[in-house]
Amino acid sequence: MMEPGYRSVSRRDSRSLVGYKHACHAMLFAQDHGKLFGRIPMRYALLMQMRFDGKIGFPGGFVDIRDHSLEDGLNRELAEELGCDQKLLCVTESDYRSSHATDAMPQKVVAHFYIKQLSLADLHRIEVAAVHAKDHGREVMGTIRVPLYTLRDGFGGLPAFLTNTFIGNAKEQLIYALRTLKLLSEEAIQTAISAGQEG
Ligand SMILES: O=c1[nH]cnc2c1ncn2[C@@H]1O[C@H](COP(=O)(O)OP(=O)(O)O)[C@@H](O)[C@H]1O
Repeated sequence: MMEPGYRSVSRRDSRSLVGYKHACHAMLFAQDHGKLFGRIPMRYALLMQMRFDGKIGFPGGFVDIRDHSLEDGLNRELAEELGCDQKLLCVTESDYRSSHATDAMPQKVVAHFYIKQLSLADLHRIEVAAVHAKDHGREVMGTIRVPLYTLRDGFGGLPAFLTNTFIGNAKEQLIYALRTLKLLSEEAIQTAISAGQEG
C-alpha cells in the first residue's frame, strides 16, 4: 500500500532525478518484553514524533546531496532532532530500506527511509536525550512510541494511532516496516488498518 502520488525509485536512480529535494527519515525500534497492565505484550518500542505542524512522522529531514552522503545528512538531522551523539546513534547505508518520489506540491521530493534496531536501553537513552535536543519544543513537539497492540474494544492501540494525520508517506513507511520486519502478523496489521478506518 502506498499513498497515491508516491512511486518507488531505486536509491541510485533517485540521484539523477532533476528538480527533486531529498529527505531521509529513520525508524528506530527495540524489542520490548514489557506488558501493559501486566498482560498486554508491548512487543516493540518504536519511535515516531509529533511535529510542529501537528502531524506524525519519523525523525529526519532534508539532505543536501551535493554536500553530503544521504547518511551523513540524515545523521546530522537526527542529532538536531534527537540530541544524541553518534556514539549512541549512527545510521549507515546498511540501514537503508526504500526510496519514494512524489511530484505533489509544494515541492518534488524523494523520501528515503531507514530502519535501525537498537537495544531498549539505548532507545530509552535516545528518548531522554531528545528532550534536550535543539529542536525540542520547536520543530519537534515530542518523541512518541507507537502502540503496537489492539485493545479488547478492537480500536484502542494501533488502530486508533493509525487515524492520526501523518506527514508525507510516513504512515505507509510505518506499515511497510511492520510488515517487512514481521513485527506484527499480517492479520494484526490488516485488522488495525480496517478497524482504524471504521473507528
Ligand atoms: O516521516 C516522514 N516520512 C516521509 N516523509 C517525511 C517524513 N517527515 C517529513 N517528510 C517529508 O520530508 C520532507 C522534509 O520534511 P522535514 O520537515 O522532515 O524536513 P526539515 O526538518 O529538513 O524541514 C517534506 O517533504 C516532508 O513532507
